[in-house]
Amino acid sequence: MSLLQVESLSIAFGGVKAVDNISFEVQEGEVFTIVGPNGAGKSTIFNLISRLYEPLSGRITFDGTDITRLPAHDIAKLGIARTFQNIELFDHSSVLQNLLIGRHSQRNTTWIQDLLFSPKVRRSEREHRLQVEKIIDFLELAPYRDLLIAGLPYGIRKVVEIARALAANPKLILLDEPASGLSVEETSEMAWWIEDMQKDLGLTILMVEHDMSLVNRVSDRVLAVAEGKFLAQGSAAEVQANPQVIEAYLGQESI
Ligand SMILES: Nc1ncnc2c1ncn2[C@@H]1O[C@H](COP(=O)(O)OP(=O)(O)OP(=O)(O)O)[C@@H](O)[C@H]1O
Repeated sequence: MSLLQVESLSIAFGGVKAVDNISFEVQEGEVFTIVGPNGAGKSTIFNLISRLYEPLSGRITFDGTDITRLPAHDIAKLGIARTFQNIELFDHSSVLQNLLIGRHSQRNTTWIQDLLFSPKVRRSEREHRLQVEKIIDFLELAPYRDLLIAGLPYGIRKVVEIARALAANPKLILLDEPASGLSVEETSEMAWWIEDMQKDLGLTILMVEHDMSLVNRVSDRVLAVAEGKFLAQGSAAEVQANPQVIEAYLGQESI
């Protein structure tokens, strides 16, 4: 069953079509990866799905709901969470605090209940803590839970960003270049986390990635785009063998 449907999506910046009539579907439980040369429109597709950008035309449907015009905060409530290419965490807060902030979309108490610290608030605080501790265990972040983000190695911060996204209890997680800036060993560990999220948590994963070792290892299906347009779709091997994909990458780093 398809969890996310993107139909004929387009957006332009100053006359340049960054995303031009792109359609694809992400099936429940799969790892679906978007690849393409620099400036192909990959992050823009993510920004359209997470409603940071307004599409020129097209439709996005998530879990049966048309989300094309929904505000960004409703997207999180519906079950879509994301990470960013340039990690977006609160540097001067601890790992634990960042994850608790990440649970914000799950809050169901009113400000007056919060102010009075009512039994409902106490119960929900306990529940938030419990869920966050589970995520810390799942991603093996216990040694870092009380440390400030600013002092953590880059590779750990990338994992914390995933943990923050998981704290929102998503059905679909969007990973924007999870391997960027990571060493070969850290990239291999990232592949483990992605596989665990898919298999142990049953999550559906939509990923943008340049590192083909990671793409080949974890992707069920791959979509290639260039200059905002559809190039090819299929298994990682099929897409990499596609002549149009090879041509689009000529002059850039090899695919
Ligand atoms: N907010 C914006 N304003 C103007 N142009 C933008 C904006 N966001 C993206 N673009 C342009 O849209 C095009 C697609 O950019 P995008 O960042 O989506 O590409 P990408 O495939 O993610 O590239 P990379 O792999 O380098 O991250 C580029 O030409 C970019 O300059």
